[in-house]
Amino acid sequence: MGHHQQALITGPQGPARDIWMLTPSDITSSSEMELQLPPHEGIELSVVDMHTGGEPLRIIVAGYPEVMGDCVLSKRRYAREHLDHLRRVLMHEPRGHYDMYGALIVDSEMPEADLGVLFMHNEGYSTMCGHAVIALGRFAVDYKLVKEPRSPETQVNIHCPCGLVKAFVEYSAGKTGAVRFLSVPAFAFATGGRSSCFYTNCGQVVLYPAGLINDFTPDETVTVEGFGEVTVDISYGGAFYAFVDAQRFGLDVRSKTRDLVDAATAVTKAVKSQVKLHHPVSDDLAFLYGTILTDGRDEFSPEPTANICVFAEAQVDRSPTGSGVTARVALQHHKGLIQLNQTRTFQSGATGSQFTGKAVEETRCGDFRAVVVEVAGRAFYTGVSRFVQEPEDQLAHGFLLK
Ligand SMILES: O=C(O)[C@H]1NCC[C@@H]1O
Repeated sequence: MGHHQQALITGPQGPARDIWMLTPSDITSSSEMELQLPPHEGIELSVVDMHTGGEPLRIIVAGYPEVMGDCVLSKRRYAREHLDHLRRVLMHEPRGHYDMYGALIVDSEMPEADLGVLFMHNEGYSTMCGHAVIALGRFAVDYKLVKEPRSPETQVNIHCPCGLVKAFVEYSAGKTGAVRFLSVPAFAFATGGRSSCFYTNCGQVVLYPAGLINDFTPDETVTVEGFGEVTVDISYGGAFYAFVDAQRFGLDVRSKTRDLVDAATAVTKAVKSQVKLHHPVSDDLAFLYGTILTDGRDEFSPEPTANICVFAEAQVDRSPTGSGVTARVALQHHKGLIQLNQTRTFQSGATGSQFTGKAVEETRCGDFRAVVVEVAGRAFYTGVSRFVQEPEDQLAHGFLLK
């Protein structure tokens, strides 16, 4: 990202005024200024903070070392193995918090990509993040990562670890607005009570989608600690999610967050240990990212349907979850509950924020029947920060309170 740094730090409004000595009138004045810290040692990391539907996105714009690797997926591996201390500095306390989310812009090996990105959260690095793509679309236009913005929409090709995601950013009179994106091929992996096949291998159930190998109809159930046998749907929208109706746990998507987290985390643990996932493109994509509890309203309706996503290390998404909406639309389409180009509104159980989603094209992903899903939402700026780690600070490396 070296060549981007100069342009990024000045921001869309142009350079800020540097000040060193504060006066009381500075505090009550509305003039633009850039505060400086007293002389200090240690690394500095600069970020732009945004949120999409309440879910934070901390975009790293300066201070990171080069991320090595010949493709975005191998850069993700490199960051996990060599740069994880920086993720903890920016995501964990005292600079972040348990539910912080981040994006690191990297170069992409794809000629058509405007930028590559690595996603980070409380536990590691995800492969797809829809709320981040919505924020990054705006950011890329505002900070001139794309050369010629166009009205009414500017296309931004974002190379995520799961593949190329095309974002379309509303742009008019120099201002960016709502963003929609086209997902990577998304597919239902296992659907409760529907055609699939499985075999047992070393204690793990291996599930395949309808028609891929044959048409057994097993009970796609997992044994969830504290809840017994639970039927789950599993679907991929750039990352794999398990889906269960919150009612199965005597909850609804607006129940106490702690109860939802406990139920979803128990499902994630069960699926991870009992179901082996498979992705045709790369083994790096074949892991369960989280569990989404829904209101069960999967049949098409113009009314919103709500869900809440618990991902990574029991982290709670404040937004309706872009990659989760993608996976859920793929599941609904696979079950014949939604047709191509029928738009549904998805609402976050946590904040009430909304995305829309629709399947726009049928396609394949390896031997999986898949769809491309369009998801739309809005992101907003919340601030900029320059973080430091003073060498004497015992807690400089970050910590988490659960
Ligand atoms: O919108 C999304 O897809 C993401 N939000 C946090 C968890 C997911 O990565």
